[in-house]
Amino acid sequence: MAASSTVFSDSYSATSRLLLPFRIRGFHLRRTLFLSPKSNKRSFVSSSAFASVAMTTETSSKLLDGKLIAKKIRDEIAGEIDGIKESTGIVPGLAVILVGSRKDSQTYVRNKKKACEDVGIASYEANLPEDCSEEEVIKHISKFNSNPLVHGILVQLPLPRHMNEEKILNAVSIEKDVDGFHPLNIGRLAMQGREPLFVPCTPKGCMELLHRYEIEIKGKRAVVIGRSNIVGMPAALLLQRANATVTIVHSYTKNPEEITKQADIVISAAGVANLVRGSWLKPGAVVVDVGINPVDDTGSARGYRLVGDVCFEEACKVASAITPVPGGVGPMTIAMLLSNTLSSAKRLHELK
Ligand SMILES: Nc1nc(=O)c2c([nH]1)NC[C@@H]1CN(c3ccc(C(=O)N[C@@H](CCC(=O)O)C(=O)O)cc3)C=[N+]21
Repeated sequence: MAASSTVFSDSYSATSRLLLPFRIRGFHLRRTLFLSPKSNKRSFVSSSAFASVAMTTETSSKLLDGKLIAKKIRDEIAGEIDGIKESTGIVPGLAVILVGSRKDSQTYVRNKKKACEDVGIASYEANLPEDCSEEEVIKHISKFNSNPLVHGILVQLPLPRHMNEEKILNAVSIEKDVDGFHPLNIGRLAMQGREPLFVPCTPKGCMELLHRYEIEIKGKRAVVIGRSNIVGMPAALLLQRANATVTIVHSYTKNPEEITKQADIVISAAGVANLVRGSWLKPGAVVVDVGINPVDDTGSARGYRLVGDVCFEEACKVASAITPVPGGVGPMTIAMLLSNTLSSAKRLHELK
């Protein structure tokens, strides 16, 4: 994720720069084996999004198709919302607060609005200028806190530098904290026997993806790369809650490769393109790549393309299952936001 990109930048920037020019292998025509979720049926899929990978690399990994699973989840949510509207007239609502004019944030917010629309969630928006005060942001949060049509409030991160993130996230009612970033929700996530009202969307999406592909977590060794508040730390807590033995690797870790190589499950949220090489992985490991790193690409319309933290073409020869970027964790994040908003509406209206 973009917001976690500082985690490794100190010690790995040099390495990642060296790795950036993606090595293109020969044009062996080999097809990627795609397994459908919850089935062992192997099918050859010539998905255009993965065509280049499928044509140039020999893959033994199962692809954890976040885009596909997210679509299923969104359909489930849309169905449930239809039912609720019909029987109660209640329309779940999500408010998004965007401060400043970062291009990437604007794109994310636009995508969230569209995703809400598609499933029948009403969206509310506050767009504030870069130089507005913390008080101004908090005023908008308070209005959404007391608006009964709003069941979820999301403050798009990162906030402008002059703002105290904790102070602002603290202002969101924990009952509407669909991002799960309120200190109380995070605190509860960290405590045995306590339940947060909301779990942060990206790590929740990672877990849901593992769950839908029936990947066992209990008793497994898991390594989380990165320790950001929005991904790495909550991902480690969720894995631990699912009874994995968890190690967090970060920018001060002495031998990240050796430690990562012991993991049955790797969740990488470092924000460094191609940090995790094939040699970092134990054969058969399950790899969830949270990184969304832009790399220059003159051949693409936007001038860049997105790559993960994991060197996909190497990893897919070693891992038993892996998420692609794009089309992996990203779409799951949005699906979890919709899911959190729906469950918030249900809780606030005491629906089953
Ligand atoms: N309060 C807050 N909550 C967030 O959840 C939050 C945030 N702030 N700030 C920024 C990050 C980033 N994030 C993404 C969500 C979806 C995709 C996504 O769907 N990505 C597509 C690719 C999209 C493209 O091609 O541009 C994919 O991976 O397939 C990416 C990134 C949520 N974030």
